[in-house]
Amino acid sequence: MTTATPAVSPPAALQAVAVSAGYRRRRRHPAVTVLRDVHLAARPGELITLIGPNGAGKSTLLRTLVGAQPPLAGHVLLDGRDLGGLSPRDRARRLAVVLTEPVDVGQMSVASVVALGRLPYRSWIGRDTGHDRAAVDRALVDAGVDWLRDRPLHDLSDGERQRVMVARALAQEPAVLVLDEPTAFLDVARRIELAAMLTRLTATTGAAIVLSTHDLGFALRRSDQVWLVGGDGAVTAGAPEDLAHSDAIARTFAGENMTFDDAAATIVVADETVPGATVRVVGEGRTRQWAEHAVRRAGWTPTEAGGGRVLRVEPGTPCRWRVDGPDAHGVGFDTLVSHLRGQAVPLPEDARTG
Ligand SMILES: Nc1ncnc2c1ncn2[C@@H]1O[C@H](COP(=O)(O)OP(=O)(O)OP(=O)(O)O)[C@@H](O)[C@H]1O
Repeated sequence: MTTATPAVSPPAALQAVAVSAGYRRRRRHPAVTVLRDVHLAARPGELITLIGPNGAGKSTLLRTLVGAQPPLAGHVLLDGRDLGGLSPRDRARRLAVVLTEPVDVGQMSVASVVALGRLPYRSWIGRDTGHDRAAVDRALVDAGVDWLRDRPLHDLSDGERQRVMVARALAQEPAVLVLDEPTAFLDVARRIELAAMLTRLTATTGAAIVLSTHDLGFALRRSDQVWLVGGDGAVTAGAPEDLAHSDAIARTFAGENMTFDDAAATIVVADETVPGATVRVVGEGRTRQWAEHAVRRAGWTPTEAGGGRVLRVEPGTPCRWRVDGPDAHGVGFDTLVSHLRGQAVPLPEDARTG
């Protein structure tokens, strides 16, 4: 038997040590402790996603990790130093934050907004140096917005603006980049692009990137670590596969009538199935996959077992299908679903194909 040798981990760039997070007592309001005894470590080059149901405490944790609110107990360490003891300037040289709220920068150009990321390095009368200009140029390229550099920020789409705010954060040359729900408001393609960009950045900049998201698929496919905020005050950290395999994610998210679909790496609504309505699907590749999808939508269960009904599907758009005994056939998954639901007699093929 071979045993894996544990890799030596680099020191954490950002660390939570026995942190309790929440809201301090205000007049006549009791203190609210949202998270207790949280231990986390973000290492250089890691992409970490923070996931959890609404109200579980993701924003509370993010705000505590970036020093926007002090921990109720414990310590947040940035490069091993207590965050609370760092000056705002020292903090901004190591830690950059991208929030979802739109920023009002008037008519400023993209390049000028990104150059704001250099402020922690300048004296108040200081001019920008060659290094400042190089850092801004690199950030524009790394975030994929160099081509937008002369455009006013307020002219851009949400997705473009989001990338510019990432570029501004990168211009800070941070060891840790924290993003609050960067995929909110982005369409599927822009979300995938942003995910790819952030993954690339962990390699090119060596920064630890921590982001909160409601996009479970993104978290499970892209993260080196997931920080799962469970809603019970605990935060569980682990590789996405470990958290999925141990059912921690299913326990946290799956509600009534929902299950965690391992293959799709997401929560799905469990189909209401008709007891005993099973069918063996015979076909190839995508045609078979979508036929099984249609079968489930109709309330039937695809099965590998022989001896029962058999659904044969042939590739083509729309696809031809045939169900053995009692014999029925048709073209297109709509007629298949109608047939299986027993709500309509499938149309003869000739009538549909003309
Ligand atoms: N300023 C506050 N004072 C007291 N309690 C608060 C305050 N802000 C948030 N909370 C409470 O803390 C808990 C966690 O809220 P938080 O916003 O961190 O959750 P979240 O996981 O980010 O939620 P969502 O996914 O909906 O954004 C909630 O019960 C919320 O009501």
